[in-house]
Order: sequence, then structure tokens, then C-alpha cells
Amino acid sequence: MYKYHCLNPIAEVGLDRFTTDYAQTAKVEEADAILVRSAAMHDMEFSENLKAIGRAGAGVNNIPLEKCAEKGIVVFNTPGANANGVKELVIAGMLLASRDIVGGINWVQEYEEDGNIAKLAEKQKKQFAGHEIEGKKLGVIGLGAIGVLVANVATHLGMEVYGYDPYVSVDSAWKLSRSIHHATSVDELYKECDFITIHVPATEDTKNLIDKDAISIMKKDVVVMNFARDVLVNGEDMVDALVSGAVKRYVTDFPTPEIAGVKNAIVIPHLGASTEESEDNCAVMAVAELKDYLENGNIRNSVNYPACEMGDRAGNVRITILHKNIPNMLGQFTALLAEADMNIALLSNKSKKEYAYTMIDVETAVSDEVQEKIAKINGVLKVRVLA
Ligand SMILES: NC(=O)c1ccc[n+]([C@@H]2O[C@H](COP(=O)([O-])OP(=O)(O)OC[C@H]3O[C@@H](n4cnc5c(N)ncnc54)[C@H](O)[C@@H]3O)[C@@H](O)[C@H]2O)c1
Ligand SMILES: O=C(O)[C@H](O)COP(=O)(O)O
Repeated sequence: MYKYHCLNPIAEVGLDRFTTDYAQTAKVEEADAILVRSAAMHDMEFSENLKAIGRAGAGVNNIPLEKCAEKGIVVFNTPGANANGVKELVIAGMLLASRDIVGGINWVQEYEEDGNIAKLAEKQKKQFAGHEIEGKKLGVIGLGAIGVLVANVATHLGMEVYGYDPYVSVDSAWKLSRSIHHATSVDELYKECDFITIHVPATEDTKNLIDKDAISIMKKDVVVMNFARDVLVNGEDMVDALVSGAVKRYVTDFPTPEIAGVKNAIVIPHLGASTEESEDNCAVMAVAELKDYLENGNIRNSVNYPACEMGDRAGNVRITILHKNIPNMLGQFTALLAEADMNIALLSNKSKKEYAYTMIDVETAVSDEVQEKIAKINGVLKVRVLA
């Protein structure tokens, strides 16, 4: 029996995929797996029992990835599962920034009791007039699951689109419309575009990606959109730019005390992935990844360990070993099994930066003694025997 704990509400359609071999627990310390959305995990202590964390979503900056890797806890996310939800809200954000729809709706609420509201509206509406987005230039920074969808749909709305992503994946490149200009530097995109939207992960390298220096290169009256993470935009510099008028509107999905309430900031309470469809997609994918790891040891879509899959165990006993990516680990594992007179049916070994993973199918039972000997090898972080 496996136990899982939810740190945030997770869509039922996903949890329903857990079979009768699984039970939800309210005690995080007894869980084999944790499911999470944006709950902050950096200050959490993890029990020896914890084997995996499934982030039902894309961003993993709420999870201590390195600490988890060191403890042999595999962290998964669900790439692309909420991308359409975010794409649709980015388009809405662009429209909200172009026309004062919110101001207009607020005006109607103010005059809702006025019997003359229809005539008044015709007189007053000019104060809420705006611009169309067709023919304008959109710059997309980060052409991953979300950036590609935003870039492509904007071309269908008649926008001229510039894309910038020095690390673009082959998959994303295949999906990108041919009409998108390939910006070779982010400054080129800043100089050209009327709207700029960022879709990169929050890391030490991307923190403050948009600051006063970046804003100084942008066109006057630019609209900046941030549906990725608050820390990507320097809050103080953005407030100054809105006050001075250098940035016309800042649309963000991340309320902070600094930006909430600032004139010309359109602040949304982190709703990008809050659609039934995205929540369902993320939950289903996260649960599938956790189950496949717990039951078969397969790793797909991990952010701190390499992808490594050997399919179903098909009656074999499977030894899975999370370890440091250092020389002679495989040699030590196979020597130990040979010494115990065990035959290897199938083996796979993959690495990602400082960490590696080895899966070994054997045709005989694995004794506690063998498991303990593997666990004691210097550099081994966690050993499981799936039988
Ligand atoms: N508002 C929301 O509800 C919501 C929902 C999903 C994701 N997000 C955020 O959006 C981010 C992107 O999501 P995604 O699903 O598109 O992720 P993704 O991993 O598919 O794409 C990220 C892209 O950014 C690129 N990149 C990384 N550093 C870059 C840099 N310095 N300059 C340009 N490009 C760079 C990568 O090459 C990759 O193509 C997530 O990390 C998350 O923080 C927010
Ligand atoms: O990174 C993500 O997937 C989004 O920011 C969604 O976060 P949420 O699951 O807390 O809505």
C-alpha cells in the first residue's frame, strides 16, 4: 500500500486514477508521495519515507530541487498540461491592456441605478476608448509550452510576432509558426515590440530579467506582461516605469504588495492555470508520473533526475538506485550482484548533471543483505526493490 499527501487541492479526476493500492494520508511524514501546486516547500523537512513529489503544474521554484535530489526524492512536473489555460489568459491580458474594459465595467456598476444609463454611456464611453492589437508587434521571451502557443495564436490575431529563446527545444521549434521572427538578442525584441510577454522559469539566472535597464531599451508606451513569476520583473523598477509612463501597462498574474493598486498595473490573482481543464490535465499527468515511478521505477518529466524508463516490470524483480553521477557506480552495482550469484535481465543507467539513476531487472529475489550493501556504496542516495 502506497500513501500520498496533497499539499494543495488536486483535481479529483487525477486522484481517481490512484488504485486501491493507494491511500491518501493527512500525515505528510508517512507519505510515499506528495502532490503539490504552488505551496511553498522550501522550509519543509522530508521524511525518509518520501520517494517522490508530483508538481501538478509547470513552475517548480516552490520546491527545493537540490535538497530533494540529495535525499533521493524524485521531483516531477507536468510540462504543457496547463499551457492552454495560460495562453488564453495572456490574450485576455493583452486585450485588457489595449482597451479600458475594466474601467468601463466599473463605470457601469457605478451608474447601475441610473435610469438614464444608456444615454450617459454613449456620452461617457470615449474615456474608455483604446487600441486594437492587430498589426502591433508582440515579443515573446521563452518559447516553451506556453510561449509557443502565445506566439502562434497572436499571429492568427494579425500581430507581428518576435520570439526569443536561446535554449529553445527541438520540439518547440517544430511547433512554432514559420511567420515568427527569430530575435537573436533580447534587446532586438525590446527595441521592436509594442507588447512583451515573458514565459521563462524563475531561476537565479532569470531573476530581474526585466529591470530598469531592459525597460530603458523598450519602446515608450510598451505593454509588459508577466504570467510566469513575479521575481522575473524588478518590482521597484516596474513601479517607477508605470509612474513615469515609460511602460503603459503592466499585466501580471502575481500580486505583490509593491504592485497591487499601482495605476496602470493590471494585477490578476495567479489565475493562469486555474481552469477546470488545466487543473484536470495537470492532476492526471502528475498522478500517472507518480504511479509509474512508485510501481515500476520509471522516471518521466523529472526536474531533478534524468528520464529513465524500462516499461513494466513484467514479473521481474527491479532494483532502482538513485545515486551521484560519479565514476564506477555501475561497476560496483554489477560486481555486487555477480558476487551474490544474481543474473541481470535488463539494465539502464542515465545521468543528469550531478545525479544519476540505475534500473536493474533481475530474475531472482533480492535479499535485504544485497539491498543494504548497495545502499552503503559511497554516492548511493536511495535504493528500492520493486517485487
Ligand atoms: N501563471 C500561471 O498560472 C502559470 C502556469 C504555468 C506556468 N507558469 C510559469 O511559466 C513558466 C513557463 O512555463 P512553460 O510551461 O512554458 O515552461 P517550459 O519549460 O515549457 O518553457 C520555458 C522556456 O523558457 C526558455 N528559457 C529559459 N531561460 C530563458 C531565458 N533566459 N531567455 C529566454 N528563454 C529562456 C526555455 O528554453 C524554455 O523553452 C513556468 O516556469 C512557470 O513559472 C505560470
Ligand atoms: O507554474 C504553474 O504551473 C502555474 O504557476 C500554476 O500554479 P498553480 O498550480 O498554483 O495554479
